[in-house]
Amino acid sequence: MVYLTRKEHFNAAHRLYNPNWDEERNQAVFGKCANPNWHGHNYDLYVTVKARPHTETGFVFDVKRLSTIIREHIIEKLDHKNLNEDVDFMKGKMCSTENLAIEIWKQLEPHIPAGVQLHCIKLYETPRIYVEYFGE
Ligand SMILES: Nc1nc2c(c(=O)[nH]1)N=C([C@H](O)[C@H](O)COP(=O)(O)OP(=O)(O)OP(=O)(O)O)CN2
Repeated sequence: MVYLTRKEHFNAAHRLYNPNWDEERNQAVFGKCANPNWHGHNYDLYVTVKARPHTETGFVFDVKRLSTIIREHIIEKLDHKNLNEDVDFMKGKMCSTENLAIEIWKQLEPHIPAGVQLHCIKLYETPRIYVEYFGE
């Protein structure tokens, strides 16, 4: 089995704020991330698929096709958007990096062609913060 990764990038704004909590609790848990003014991140998204390389192409999957699929179904929906307000699949969810990675998996998985399997969504929120989700 070989694991193939495509890196993509998007910029988005968000706020970490639980509407069921009061201001004091939101500030205590989320600190500056609960600030009423949105703040933005330059997200780096790594999508890993796995398969045995095809005997005739040597490819696990055409990585240019993988890029097109990610851009069409994920980047178009997230880039330069407000995650709390503009993105259908984040509605009603806390816009943490963890939840965003899970939702990206759910959006992408149905579009991964037969013969390859989605293995991991790795999402960097900042150069120092990232999550990995394996669909479990
Ligand atoms: N478990 C999580 N914790 C935090 C998340 C998250 O998604 N999951 N997100 C945040 C905030 O979005 C916050 O804006 C992170 O940015 P920042 O504080 O700038 O992050 P850095 O640690 O990379 O920056 P430093 O300058 O090194 O502090 C918070 N927690």
